[in-house]
Amino acid sequence: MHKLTEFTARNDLDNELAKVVSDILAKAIIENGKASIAVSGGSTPKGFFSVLSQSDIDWSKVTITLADERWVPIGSEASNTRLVHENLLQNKAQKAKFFHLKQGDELTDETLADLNMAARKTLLPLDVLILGMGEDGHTASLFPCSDEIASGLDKKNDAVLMKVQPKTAPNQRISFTFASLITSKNIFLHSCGEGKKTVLTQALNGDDPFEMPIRAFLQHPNLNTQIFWAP
Ligand SMILES: O=C(O)[C@H](O)[C@@H](O)[C@H](O)[C@H](O)COP(=O)(O)O
Repeated sequence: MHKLTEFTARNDLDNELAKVVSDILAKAIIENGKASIAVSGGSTPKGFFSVLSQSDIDWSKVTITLADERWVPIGSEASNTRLVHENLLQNKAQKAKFFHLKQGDELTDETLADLNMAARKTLLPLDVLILGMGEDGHTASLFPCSDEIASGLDKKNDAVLMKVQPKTAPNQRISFTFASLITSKNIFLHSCGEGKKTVLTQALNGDDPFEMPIRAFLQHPNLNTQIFWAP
């Protein structure tokens, strides 16, 4: 299931998404004493991150992480961790905790096992998940081309995080699995541009998640993925 909201301008989308998300986080803090959010990288979310970072909530009770990360040095242009530090962990949101997916130089099986245990214990279920979408319909690092897509989309996969080596994108990745992401209490797809609208229409008009993994979220009967799109 999904709900599509179209905005006429990106800054209107950024403002509304930041308001909706900060209200959810504030409510979670009141109810549970803490809140967790996973965001996505890429070029789309910078404006949203900037607005969200100025929200007047108790960020000291919020843990931020990423839906996926490229296994590159944090100083790299390709690092989503760098993107979040430079755009979201700013202003009032500087006080938030950040759960690093990129830890150490090599993504060994031992590192992955440690990250799985820590993520399961401290992050799930996420209060907010912000997904992006690539031109190929990938989301997080659930890529249709990758050898790992079957386990990545497997609803019975009890792993929280997994290694991914996409064939159509650079860098080894670490990504939350579909099975872990669908436990999130609020799921948003944030996408912008006419090109992505075409991709979104294609995703909504088909049903094979292996062709376009974002479909697994949009068409899941028990999820209400909220799509925010602007030109
Ligand atoms: O690490 C990543 O690349 C993201 O997690 C990925 O899923 C991203 O959200 C989409 O590829 C959209 O990226 P753009 O916003 O750059 O179009």
